[in-house]
Amino acid sequence: MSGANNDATSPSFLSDKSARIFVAGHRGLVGSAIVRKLQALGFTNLVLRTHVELDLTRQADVESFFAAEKPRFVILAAAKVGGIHANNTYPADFIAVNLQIQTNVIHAAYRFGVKKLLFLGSSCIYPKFAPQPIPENALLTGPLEPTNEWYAIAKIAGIKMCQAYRIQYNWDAISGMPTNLYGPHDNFHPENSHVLPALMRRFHEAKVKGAEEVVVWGTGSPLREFLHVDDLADGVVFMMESYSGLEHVNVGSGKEVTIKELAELVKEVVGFEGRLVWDSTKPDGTPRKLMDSSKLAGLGWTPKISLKDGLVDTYSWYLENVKQ
Ligand SMILES: NC(=O)C1=CN([C@@H]2O[C@H](COP(=O)(O)OP(=O)(O)OC[C@H]3O[C@@H](n4cnc5c(N)ncnc54)[C@H](OP(=O)(O)O)[C@@H]3O)[C@@H](O)[C@H]2O)C=CC1
Ligand SMILES: C[C@H]1O[C@H](OP(=O)(O)OP(=O)(O)OC[C@H]2O[C@@H](n3cnc4c(=O)[nH]c(N)nc43)[C@H](O)[C@@H]2O)[C@@H](O)[C@@H](O)C1=O
Repeated sequence: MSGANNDATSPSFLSDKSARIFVAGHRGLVGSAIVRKLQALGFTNLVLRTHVELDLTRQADVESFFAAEKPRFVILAAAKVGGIHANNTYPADFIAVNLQIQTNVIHAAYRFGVKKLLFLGSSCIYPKFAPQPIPENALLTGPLEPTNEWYAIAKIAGIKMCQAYRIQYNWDAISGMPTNLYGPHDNFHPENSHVLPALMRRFHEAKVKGAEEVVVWGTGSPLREFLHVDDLADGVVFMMESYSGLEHVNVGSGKEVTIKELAELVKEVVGFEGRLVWDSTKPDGTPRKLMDSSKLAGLGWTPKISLKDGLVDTYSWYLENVKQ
């Protein structure tokens, strides 16, 4: 099995703009932001495949792709992703698809000589009642949040696989743990999306229809940290250039809001003037998951986009690309 060459003298991520970079999941919220960022930096050799062109759950197809394309770098932003309702409703999909995708891509990347791979997990990997803000070493110290434990287990397995390939093969695989993300090309599905895009769509449709009220799920009391996806893309490039450690790295904004505060903010940005009605039959999920991102800050990276500015940016994108 031909492993990756891991000599320290080979060029860094940013030094060769003609390097072949496979961005898996390039049409998604995160993948599309990473492609925008890499193109803005002048990278000219991105290797991209749609889900239809390459189903990453099919190992033989993934290995043939890597054998033929031999990318130098891989950023793994393909996954089965969804909000609290989707996670709670389709546990088999969330554990099986994500385990298949990440196992196939990480192994094939190693086998076919990729120099460095970045795997994306999520803040949901941490225990439901982890200390706040959550440090990286809180991983596996307590029970997970039941509504997304299947997805969390898959993501934890991805982190462990990257660590195992570094230990056994001295291969440069790293893991980033983003907090809740939002921005252009988000999933605005009425039921399966995350809270921010779900509320943006619901408030927009209510405003257009002249509805008097909008239903928001849960009690509104949970706290969530949000990061604009363009900040995440910047952080991913920073990690590809500057981080090659065994431990995963939190990538957050360090700022949290209650779901009620978020709903009020989205309502204001969209310009809906009706009432909020709370549906407490829907799950709240984890009460709080503010991450401690001081490790990444200590390496020299911090986010730039405020939630308010990010919401305005996302709503203009929504109006140009999604609204019915
Ligand atoms: N969104 C968020 O709030 C957060 C996301 N993350 C992580 O970031 C990464 C990207 O998430 P996000 O961009 O939000 O998700 P999206 O759903 O927006 O994008 C996922 C992408 O993966 C592709 N994909 C899914 N299954 C397959 C498959 N079997 N083969 C090939 N491609 C596939 C999708 O293609 P298609 O749509 O055509 O199926 C889509 O382009 C994930 O690892 C996620 O866990 C982490 C924290 C928060
Ligand atoms: C990124 C992260 O995302 C997920 O975890 P989550 O943060 O709980 O996800 P969420 O964005 O769907 O919900 C956050 C909160 O928002 C409230 N809420 C109100 N109204 C709506 C609403 O209309 N839709 C949704 N989805 N939530 C709503 C809802 O009741 C809950 O209290 C997992 O994928 C997890 O695995 C993960 O990684």
